[in-house]
Amino acid sequence: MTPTVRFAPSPTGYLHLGNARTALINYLFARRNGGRFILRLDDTDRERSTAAFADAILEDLAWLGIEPDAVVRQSDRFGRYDQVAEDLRRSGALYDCYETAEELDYRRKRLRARGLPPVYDRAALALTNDDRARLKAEGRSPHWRFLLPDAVAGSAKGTTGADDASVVSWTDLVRGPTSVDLRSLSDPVLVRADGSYLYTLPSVIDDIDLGITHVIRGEDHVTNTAVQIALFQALGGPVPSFGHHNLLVLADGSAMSKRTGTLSLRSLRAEGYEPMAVASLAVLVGTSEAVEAVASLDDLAGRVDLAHISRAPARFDPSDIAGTNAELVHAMDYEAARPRLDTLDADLGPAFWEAIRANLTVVADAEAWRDVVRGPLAKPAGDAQDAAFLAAARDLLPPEPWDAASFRAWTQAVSAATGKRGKALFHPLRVAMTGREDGPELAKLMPLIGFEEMSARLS
Ligand SMILES: Nc1ncnc2c1ncn2[C@@H]1O[C@H](COP(=O)(O)OP(=O)(O)OP(=O)(O)O)[C@@H](O)[C@H]1O
Repeated sequence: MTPTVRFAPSPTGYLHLGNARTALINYLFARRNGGRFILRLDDTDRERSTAAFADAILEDLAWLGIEPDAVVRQSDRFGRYDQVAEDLRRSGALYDCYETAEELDYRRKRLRARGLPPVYDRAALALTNDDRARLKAEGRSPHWRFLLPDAVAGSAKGTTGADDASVVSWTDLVRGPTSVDLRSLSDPVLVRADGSYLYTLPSVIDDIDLGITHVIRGEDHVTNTAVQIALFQALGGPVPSFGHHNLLVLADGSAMSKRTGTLSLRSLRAEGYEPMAVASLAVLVGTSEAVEAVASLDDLAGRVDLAHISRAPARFDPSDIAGTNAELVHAMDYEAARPRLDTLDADLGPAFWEAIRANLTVVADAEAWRDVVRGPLAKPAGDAQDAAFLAAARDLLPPEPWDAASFRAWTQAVSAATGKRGKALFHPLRVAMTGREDGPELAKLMPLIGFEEMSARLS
């Protein structure tokens, strides 16, 4: 069977770096195993999901270099969910409950006060048809819970004693052997009173229908997985393999959320960061691999083994991104940079790129160096002694054409004429030539600036 994975965000905000981790780990897994990557838009929440966020997700993934093999929208599949829910109702696996949120809350509090886990007591299973008629006459509509397997044999919730059917175990691709005792959980609500679906049922139906072989996602879903395995079994679907990787958190341990917009892929892109810098960090932080800038997704695919992902949260320090990005920019060749320089109107040719790239953090920093090369520069307020020195240097400028050796020949002549050497020689020349204290090699800048501008700046 072709390995098939999916990334399933809700289109309720812009993807953040943590979402990118999950998307990339899935995508790279598919790439490594000759498999398929499906983007599933979990847009069952009609109030919060928007078409604009869905489009933005596709765009942000494309920016990272991820092209899904298929895109599926849950909102197109309600008919299918209704049909499966009906089958589950008929088999008794989905049962109707009429408690209000307040009633449930009260029961949970009472259980906690007695030191018991706040698990739903399945009172609704005892309802008669007369009870149902009365509750409906009161204006209540039912929500629907999935009967977790420990009761399949007829035992009531809360019964003590070992019951293997209630312990769900799987070999997690990241965490190794994992088990969850379903008795510690309430029967999950799959369908709300207004008929809308919670995450669980559509997700499992889609995983079966789309032939998902590996569900790889953040460890926020470990408990869901136990419930979902029970549901896969109730629906007679093949149970996929599961892997839960650690979540990416900020340095202070706080989470990322689409709601807050922290570290959205959009904002990182707007700040000019390279997609591969973002992808490298999103994937490598919190693994046993070295965290460094990796040049391509293929290269990155070779470095992520699910078994090498750490169990501890992956702490991300936003200040790391500038350094990682700079590593990529410094190694970028002119042909790769060219389209970007074009957009910035900063394409002054390969010699310009060679001269400046080691001084850039993001490609867009090239704009500032374009202005330095093109001029005119604001005149720094220099003292009279400097002015005399610079005028002497100007008068010694060799005639063009200039090449990489011209600067050396010129500064040797200036040194011989003025007696200045080292910093006393180069620092005032740099400030006059570029208006800055540091930057690219002057020998490379000089031919780019040209005779006319150089003369003006030294005057
Ligand atoms: N901080 C994180 N690090 C790694 N993966 C994450 C992180 N946050 C979410 N994910 C993963 O991203 C996928 C999409 O999840 P989802 O759309 O619920 O995103 P979310 O940011 O958690 O949601 P929201 O903020 O909208 O509640 C899930 O597989 C989830 O495990």
